Amino acid sequence: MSPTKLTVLISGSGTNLQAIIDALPTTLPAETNIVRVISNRKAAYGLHRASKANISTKYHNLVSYKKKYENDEKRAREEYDKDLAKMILEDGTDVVVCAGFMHILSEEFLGPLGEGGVSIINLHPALRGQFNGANAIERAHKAFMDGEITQTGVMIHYVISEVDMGEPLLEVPIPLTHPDDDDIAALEERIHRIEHKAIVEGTRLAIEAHWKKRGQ
Ligand SMILES: Nc1nc2c(c(=O)[nH]1)N[C@@H](CN(C=O)c1ccc(C(=O)N[C@@H](CCC(=O)O)C(=O)O)cc1)CN2
Ligand SMILES: NCC(=O)N[C@@H]1O[C@H](COP(=O)([O-])[O-])[C@@H](O)[C@H]1O
Repeated sequence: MSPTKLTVLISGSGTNLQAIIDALPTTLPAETNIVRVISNRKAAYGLHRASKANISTKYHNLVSYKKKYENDEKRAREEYDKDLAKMILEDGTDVVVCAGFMHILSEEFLGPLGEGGVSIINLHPALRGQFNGANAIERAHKAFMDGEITQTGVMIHYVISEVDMGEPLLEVPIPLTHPDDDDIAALEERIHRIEHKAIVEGTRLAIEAHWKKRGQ
């Protein structure tokens, strides 16, 4: 297997990024490296985590694109995504990991990376087809408390245009019970612990599949 270059996209605290960083020497294939961490939010603590691990970082700011294309939000997002894709391709990235990246990626991003043979995966804190989009944990908790569901989960999936509907690499069901899971803060902590394991295993599976597709 060739050395693997990862780019990790974040928006927040970066605990899932940290799980990947911590897994580099042990669980992920040898010669796997994170070449860059990119955040769409300047204050993302994950940028600090990356710097502490001597990983290159970039704050990719959508606001400046919205100012440049002030009356054209669609154009702003397209140009933002084009430049994000260009940056990743220039890094020679093999696998992109969306680890709490709160930005819907357009075809301006997905197209060039697909042509470049770059794999893109995402961590979603729900099961496939369940609570797609943002705030999935809160929505799952409400559905549980309303008696609509008895389980949620964590999924690592390939990223396609339709948000959170790409082919799963890994799904971890999480049964929900009363009163243990009534408290949302405790449930979030429980889900985050599962995420931290799932993101490492999902990244490992994506790396293996990436090189298998290339005959390695
Ligand atoms: N085209 C795709 N883009 C993204 C996917 C995907 O599967 N296909 N996964 C997401 C991650 N994600 C859920 O797992 C997600 C992130 C953000 C949003 C969203 O509504 N974003 C808003 C902005 C919200 C904010 O800034 O707080 C937006 O982009 O307008 C939905 C789902 C990564 N992208
Ligand atoms: N739709 C994507 C989404 O909601 N992702 C969520 O963002 C958080 C990132 O945490 P982190 O910044 O500590 O890794 C994670 O809890 C993950 O479930």
